[in-house]
Amino acid sequence: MKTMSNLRVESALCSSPSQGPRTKRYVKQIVVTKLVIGTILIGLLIIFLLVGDASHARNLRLNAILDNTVITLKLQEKNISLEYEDSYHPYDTVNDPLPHCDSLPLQGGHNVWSEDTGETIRLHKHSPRICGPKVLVIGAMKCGTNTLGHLLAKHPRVKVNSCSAPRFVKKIDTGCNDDEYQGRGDEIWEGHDMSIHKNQKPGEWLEHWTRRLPWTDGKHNITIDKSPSYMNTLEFPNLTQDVKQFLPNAKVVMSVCNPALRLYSEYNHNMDQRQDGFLGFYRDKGIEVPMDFPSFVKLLMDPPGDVCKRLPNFCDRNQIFFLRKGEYSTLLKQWYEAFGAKNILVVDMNDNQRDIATQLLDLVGRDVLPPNEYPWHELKEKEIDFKSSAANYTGRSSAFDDFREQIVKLEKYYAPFNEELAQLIGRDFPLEWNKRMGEN
Ligand SMILES: Nc1ncnc2c1ncn2[C@@H]1O[C@H](COP(=O)(O)OS(=O)(=O)O)[C@@H](OP(=O)(O)O)[C@H]1O
Repeated sequence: MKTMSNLRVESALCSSPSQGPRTKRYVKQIVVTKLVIGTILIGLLIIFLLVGDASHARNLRLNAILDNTVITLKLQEKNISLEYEDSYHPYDTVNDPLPHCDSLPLQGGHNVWSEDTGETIRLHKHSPRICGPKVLVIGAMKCGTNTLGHLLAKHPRVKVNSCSAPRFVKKIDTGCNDDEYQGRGDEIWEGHDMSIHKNQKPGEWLEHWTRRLPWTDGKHNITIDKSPSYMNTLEFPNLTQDVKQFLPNAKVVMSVCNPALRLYSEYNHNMDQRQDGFLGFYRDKGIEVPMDFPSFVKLLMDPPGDVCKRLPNFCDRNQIFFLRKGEYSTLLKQWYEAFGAKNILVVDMNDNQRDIATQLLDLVGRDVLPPNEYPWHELKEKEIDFKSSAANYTGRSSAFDDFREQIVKLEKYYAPFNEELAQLIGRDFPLEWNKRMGEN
């Protein structure tokens, strides 16, 4: 079924510049300009023939470049011809539309900002496109995705999905958004473009997304995108199909961690960083807000009977938003179906950093990210940085001691999904998260 947003996207992808009154005016303007240039060239030739020796002018060739068009006046023996070639551009986006990446349409403008040169590049007006991200770090939220993204972004050929230039430089539009979606240079920017923004702003998300991407070509450098919401295929059921449509050759990476402790970390993150929105989700429905972790777990796993009867959607959504984010095997199935195992990497953040970085380079390809350019000396042997910046939260390592009943209950809930995950990825480390169950 075609949704409204699909239709918009298709029309953006297929729109042709050869339609509409604006295009007619444009064609007229080009024809007139070409005639003027042609006349000037012929005039120059006549002057040349008059003042020069015609016998030297048997194979004359004069070039002029106007508005991405090469105009050539040729004199071969006695034949004079005027040729127009419409494809002049340093990045030939008409004949060679960024062949090394999954390119995306740039609506509403023709400029992109190059971080490399610090200049605005003007793209061919008929087909402005930009390379989409090659690697998606899709989650899992609170499982070290920032560390994972930075390990990848350390490679000098990797650029993050944010444009650091201001919107205008010397009055020239750089193409960078400078609104709420603007990124911050090298900082990893959580775009959530194909999940949250596509759902909330179906008419704008694509332009906002593409206008924030840096200029890469997929051969000499690549773009990456870290958006932990991409892993939640229960909340965004069409997401993997969308990603497949826009970025069919993407590589997909995620870090996973003990899902019971992940939930504990997310609860503290929400209470610390977005308490109003988080508690508002409950308050708006007349439900007592979960001011501590035990009441949060109770609302997720054992809500008062009348709540689910009265608000069945709420109970489903509450679980999808929080509890079921730890059912990694359920969430990943769609990604495996869409992209296949060879394009997916599930990382254990307890692995040695060098091993993680090696796996990342292998996944993307050593031709694109040469290992000899990676700053290996900057890596720590192991980085488990569970320190949190939250005010009233000392980190997840105390969760089992402080909230044993809830953590045990959660670990039991997640155990079958952990087993399924271990099978799916062919590694044993998810089974470690089930070990404590035997002790209780
Ligand atoms: N290497 C490594 N291995 C495992 N865990 C790590 C690692 N580095 C950071 N962390 C912990 O991950 C938590 C932050 O996760 P994210 O970066 O994914 O956060 S976020 O989803 O972008 O908000 C955050 O957890 P909390 O301490 O519970 O907040 C970090 O301590």
